[in-house]
Amino acid sequence: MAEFEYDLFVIGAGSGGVRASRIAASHGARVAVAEEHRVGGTCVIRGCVPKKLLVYGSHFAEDLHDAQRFGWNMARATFDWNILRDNVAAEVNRLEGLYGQTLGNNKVEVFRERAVVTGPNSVRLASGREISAAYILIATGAWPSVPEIAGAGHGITSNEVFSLPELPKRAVIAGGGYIANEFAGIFNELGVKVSLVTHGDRILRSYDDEIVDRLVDISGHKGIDIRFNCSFKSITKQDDGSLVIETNQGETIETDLLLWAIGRTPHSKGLGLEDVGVALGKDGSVQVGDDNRTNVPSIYAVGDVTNRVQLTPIAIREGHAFADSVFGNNPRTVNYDCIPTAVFSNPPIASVGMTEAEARAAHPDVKIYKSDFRAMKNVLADRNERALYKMVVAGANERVVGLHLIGPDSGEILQAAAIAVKAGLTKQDFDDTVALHPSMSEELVLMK
Ligand SMILES: Cc1cc2nc3c(=O)[nH]c(=O)nc-3n(C[C@H](O)[C@H](O)[C@H](O)COP(=O)(O)OP(=O)(O)OC[C@H]3O[C@@H](n4cnc5c(N)ncnc54)[C@H](O)[C@@H]3O)c2cc1C
Ligand SMILES: NC(=O)c1ccc[n+]([C@@H]2O[C@H](COP(=O)([O-])OP(=O)(O)OC[C@H]3O[C@@H](n4cnc5c(N)ncnc54)[C@H](O)[C@@H]3O)[C@@H](O)[C@H]2O)c1
Repeated sequence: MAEFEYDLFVIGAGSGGVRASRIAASHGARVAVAEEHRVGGTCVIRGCVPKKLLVYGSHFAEDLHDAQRFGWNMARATFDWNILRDNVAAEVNRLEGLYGQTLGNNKVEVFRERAVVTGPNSVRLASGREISAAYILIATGAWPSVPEIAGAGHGITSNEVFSLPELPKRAVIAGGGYIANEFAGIFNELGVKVSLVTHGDRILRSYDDEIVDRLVDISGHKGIDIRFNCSFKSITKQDDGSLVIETNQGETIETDLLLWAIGRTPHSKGLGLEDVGVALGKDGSVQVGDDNRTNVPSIYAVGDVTNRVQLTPIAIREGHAFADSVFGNNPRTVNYDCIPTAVFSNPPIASVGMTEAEARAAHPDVKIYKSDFRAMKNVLADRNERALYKMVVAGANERVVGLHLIGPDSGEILQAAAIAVKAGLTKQDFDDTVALHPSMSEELVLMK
């Protein structure tokens, strides 16, 4: 590989690119990575991490309220968005520094500029420098979609939402997926009047219907206005800066902020991939095999840009598998079965395996076990909000093929239970495990 300046050139220092760079370098490869925005990528800079911190920050609204039932008598609590926003931004800066350090410690050269592909073994940096590499890894992630309707540019996306100069009084969130539900919860807790507007008749389509129904119900009680089968015709900005949205239902919605959360498109445009013959899907996704290789043998791709599963742990695993396969003499692929996921809505949803509908379509004998309960903390707080745990089992031995939770801390609870589902354990195995009392997770071994 000495004929090339690097053994590997990675485009994009996000979840997938950083992991691939670090592991390839640890296998002895000479690695460089280009990043046009900030090292760490979407998850660290404007995704999972700042989002989760805002979820924590906003939830204090309910916690402080409920605390009174536990004997805490506080002076009127006040909230300052600038403090939360700036502290979150400082934490993101700290993490960005750590990611840069990790790359440096592993002798990965970082070019803080845009790169495009110019050949099967060459890339060009924004500064004009041409670099050759034996292998190129595309790890450029995805980009928030914005529809092509009049005035769409008056809305913002998740790219901008973490640095709002001030909190709006009213917000309309377009979409019914992860980002829409997470920000509906965050904004609502922070006192913003939220409308979640979705063009379909359901939200969170990949999740179990009953669990989603519970979220819709609780969100409604918390004051989030969810509008189904509603799409936008136009958006106009008024003199006072507020927006008027005209919908297909013939009504108008006035708001101070519009957040587009309608999906993320693979970030492959203008990368030069078509020119070197890399096959792209209709959605712009880089087409790869199980080995993450494109149809051009020296070019690979991992993470959101391939639009397989847009989650950080998956991008990381794909990047790791790529580096081990190509540079570590250890060819391996990622197993996509039983990926645990969570929506950090309020309350959160967490899920692994098949929904009830998926299981019924795949297996002749499916049985459902449930626990519909009020968390002990919510009972004393006089908060009328019920959790729902649902176990989907299949076959004579009642193998657990799906587990679906909505309730406080459900993401924390599901991760451990996902090991059991992935391992193929049965309802009896759950029943044989002694409950840890008192806890919410004990419901997992007490389901009827
Ligand atoms: C608001 C939000 C919340 C999320 N929350 C979660 C969550 O809770 N859990 C979860 O698992 N996932 C979450 N995700 C998804 C997660 O962030 C992504 O799946 C993950 O970051 C994908 O990693 P990646 O390496 O494919 O791409 P990214 O992390 O997006 O990295 C791609 C990098 O490439 C850079 N780049 C692009 N083009 C070029 C170029 N030509 N030259 C140089 N650099 C370039 C970009 O600037 C970016 O830094 C969230 C996403 C968003 C938007
Ligand atoms: N907690 C997490 O793990 C997490 C959090 C945020 C994002 N993510 C990842 O990022 C991806 C992108 O998130 P997202 O929320 O933007 O997308 P999403 O795919 O989760 O949801 C998009 C939603 O927008 C709706 N929609 C599509 N076009 C529309 C339109 N023109 N008008 C109104 N609604 C429309 C869809 O029906 C869907 O409900 C997710 O799919 C997920 O993989 C994960």
